[in-house]
Amino acid sequence: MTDASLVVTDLRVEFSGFVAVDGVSFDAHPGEVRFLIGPNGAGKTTCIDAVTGLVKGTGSARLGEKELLGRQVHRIVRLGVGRTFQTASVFDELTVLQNLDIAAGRHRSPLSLLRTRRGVDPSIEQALEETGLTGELTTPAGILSHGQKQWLEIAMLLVQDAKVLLLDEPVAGMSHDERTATGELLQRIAAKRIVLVVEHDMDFMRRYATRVTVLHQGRVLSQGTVAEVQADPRVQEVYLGTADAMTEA
Ligand SMILES: Nc1ncnc2c1ncn2[C@@H]1O[C@H](COP(=O)(O)OP(=O)(O)OP(=O)(O)O)[C@@H](O)[C@H]1O
Repeated sequence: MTDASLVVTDLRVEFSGFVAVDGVSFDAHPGEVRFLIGPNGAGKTTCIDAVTGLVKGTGSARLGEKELLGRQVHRIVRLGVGRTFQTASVFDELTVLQNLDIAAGRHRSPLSLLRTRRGVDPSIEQALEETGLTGELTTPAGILSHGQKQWLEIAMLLVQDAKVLLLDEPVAGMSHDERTATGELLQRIAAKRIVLVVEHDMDFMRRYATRVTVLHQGRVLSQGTVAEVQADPRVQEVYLGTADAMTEA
């Protein structure tokens, strides 16, 4: 639950002389599903890495009044900034509930594990409901579908009460139905949080984005609503190989 916005200004990230992100500025507000798109190597993940403290960046990334750049990763997490990675990072051999317990920082004794239902925290219950995983409480994460694993990761951020969710290609490898369910989930959770999605899937972006920033070679190429970005000739040029993907209804 947040009123604060994420405001990234003039972000620059350099890897041994190679400028991966160069003067990138964008903002994201609660209530919108914000997308960051661009071709391979455009710098999307690096932007998220910089905001979450995994790589060093210059410029500014503010959450409300708080500057994130320069802080350590765990301090950024404590400010309420959560992220997912392209590959789901859940504990496969643990159940959904155990994964959520760990995310909530809760230790569950073997006995209470047997009495799972009774011992579920309200925050976990709510995250399970929001992500549609209520029926999977005792399922080992390893046998969840690909989509469910991504939802579990999102649920883990929800139990941590993340104010900002930075999601790296959340629908990659998902079925059509899973994509739809994920888009609706993102709309629900964005009502009270900041949701920023890095994505390749143009159809998904078109269906669920409120505003979009297009990166190309480390710089902002275009920014605006889906309609504005799709109509931008520079975007169509960059996506020439996938121009149909940009313009299809
Ligand atoms: N740790 C690193 N060291 C050196 N170069 C890196 C590092 N991380 C990323 N890069 C380079 O920075 C550029 C941007 O990479 P990044 O992963 O941010 O792009 P992306 O837009 O997320 O691409 P993709 O859609 O393929 O994930 C690429 O040229 C990449 O090779």
